Amino acid sequence: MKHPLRHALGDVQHAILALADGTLFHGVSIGAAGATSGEVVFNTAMTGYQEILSDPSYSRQIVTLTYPHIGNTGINSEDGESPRIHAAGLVIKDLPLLQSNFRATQSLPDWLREQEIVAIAGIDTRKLTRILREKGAQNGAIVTGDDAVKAAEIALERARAFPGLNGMDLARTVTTKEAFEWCATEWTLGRGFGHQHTPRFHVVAYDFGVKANILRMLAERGCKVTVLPAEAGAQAALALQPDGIFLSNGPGDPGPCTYAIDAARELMDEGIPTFGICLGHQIMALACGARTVKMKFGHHGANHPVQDVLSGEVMITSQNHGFAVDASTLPANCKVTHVSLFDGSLQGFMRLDKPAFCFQGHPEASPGPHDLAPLFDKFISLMGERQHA
Ligand SMILES: NC(=O)CC[C@H](N)C(=O)O
Repeated sequence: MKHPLRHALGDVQHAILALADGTLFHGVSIGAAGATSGEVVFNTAMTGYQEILSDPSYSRQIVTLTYPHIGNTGINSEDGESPRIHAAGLVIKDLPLLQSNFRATQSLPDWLREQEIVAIAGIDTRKLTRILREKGAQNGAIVTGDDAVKAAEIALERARAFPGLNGMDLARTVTTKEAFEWCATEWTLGRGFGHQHTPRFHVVAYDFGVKANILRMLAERGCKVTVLPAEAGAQAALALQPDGIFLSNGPGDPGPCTYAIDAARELMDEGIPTFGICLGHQIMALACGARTVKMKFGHHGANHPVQDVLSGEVMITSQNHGFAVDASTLPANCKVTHVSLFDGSLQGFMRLDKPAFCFQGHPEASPGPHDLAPLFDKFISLMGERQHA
């Protein structure tokens, strides 16, 4: 029997998603033909599939979106968080027949095929999510092909052969090869992106897989940003005499990123204002002497409540991480600033002896709420104080 979506989409291929535990899901291919493997994670954001797929932090992860209709607004030329898709694969419930958005230039399936990303639709993503939530994130594979028995065999084999993200250093695989300068500011309706012509601060950002909206939010607030390759080391930053250091988000396990951990330690010791987001937060914690752990299924979504423990305020945040800092290992010169109200895990801390702080979630949103945008203003204030000192 043909899968119901096959009638809607015309002549499309069968696809199978296999989890390492042996679970199989049959659906249809909506991307490139072929096979892909990675860690399967679920994201609960209701919007922002273009930003999610192009976020370099999803490298080697197959993303399933719990929101059931994905593709409705197509793909446009402005919402990419990087120039290409970084997720290893996409799993969705329903692909709409039509896309509708005034900015759309391409359909989701056309983008997936153009970028050679394997993707599957028409599966029970609710069931998949429950498995991942109960058993924890697990390795998986998507394989396309009309011989379902053969595809299932290959998918299972691939799922079980994926080594897992523990211990995987991926920041160096997605980082820029060359340093570059960034001045584009945030997007507004009618204008598009702006340009920072009169920067007050020079920020050096380490690119571990940086999302474009972070750079835009820094530029918007008066920064010229020099983006350095992940392995550039502290001296390369010091030579630029920056007002501030930014440690970016990025994929994989922070543990093996020793090049970044050493640089972060040295730059914080210099007393340069430092701000870390997500992988950058984890790297900052490791540089301070704390430890990180792999979470059961992580946080991936745009509706996670986080409490600012200093003010008591609760904010709704964007999240995307599978590792976390073990708060009990933070040394005495670090103070917890934010905790997750979902599971109590650490969401942010600051140095008491240096102008350095970091956040586990995504204050840049893209996608998600902007409740945490003031963290960028805090970074600007730290740089301003140092300039006036
Ligand atoms: N978005 C990120 O920077 C993710 C950080 C890290 N790769 C994790 O999964 O925890």
